[in-house]
Amino acid sequence: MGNVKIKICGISDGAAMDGAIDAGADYAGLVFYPPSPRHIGSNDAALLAERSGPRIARVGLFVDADDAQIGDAVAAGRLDALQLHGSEAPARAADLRARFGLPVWKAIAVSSASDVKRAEQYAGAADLVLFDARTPKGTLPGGMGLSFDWSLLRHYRGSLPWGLAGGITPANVAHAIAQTGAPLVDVSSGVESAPGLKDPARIKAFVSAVRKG
Ligand SMILES: O=C(O)c1ccccc1NCC(=O)[C@H](O)[C@H](O)COP(=O)(O)O
Repeated sequence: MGNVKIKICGISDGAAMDGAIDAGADYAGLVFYPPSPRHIGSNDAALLAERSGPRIARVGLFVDADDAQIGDAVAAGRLDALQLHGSEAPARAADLRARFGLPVWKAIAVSSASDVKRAEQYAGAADLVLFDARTPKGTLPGGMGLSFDWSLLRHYRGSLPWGLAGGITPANVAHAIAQTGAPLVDVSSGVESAPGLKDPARIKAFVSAVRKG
């Protein structure tokens, strides 16, 4: 599983950023969504960009954000990609891709086979779809440590590059990849010691579990 890409989402401090880079993760997710315990503002985004430089790609995460909010984050965090984790339609994904000239990842909330099919609507509009667990109404739309039935992706043959998120941990990631064939995995709560607090040892264990397969 050495070629599976890894994103550590919700990095909000220097120790977590260093942990992701040292472990060999491919992407660092920066959350720009105030209700999240992982939310960062422009100052912290700039510090994290300065600290990480070109050693890891920074993916900015937004939930139905407006252009001004996204523009501030892109500039401060020197973002390499945008992850849309709200109810953004394909036209909005395409518009943001054109406006900022960055790859767009669209999260798809999954609880049934029809949700998986919905990803195709983003062909031509997004660059990657990220299948994540559908969370209960009134809670965060991601980062809840909840998983979905991975067998829904067993025969997945979409036209877009894709990734798997939701309730993945160092202990179950090898099984998740074996069951779905995911070319990219994304983790947040599974490498934390408390909500919003990344644990470098758990990040290392997660990356090792993926690389060893
Ligand atoms: O992480 C958050 O706090 C968050 C808040 C709002 C929308 C999305 C959020 N995270 C998205 C991610 O990419 C997470 O890595 C993904 O949902 C998996 O989270 P977890 O189940 O905790 O590993």
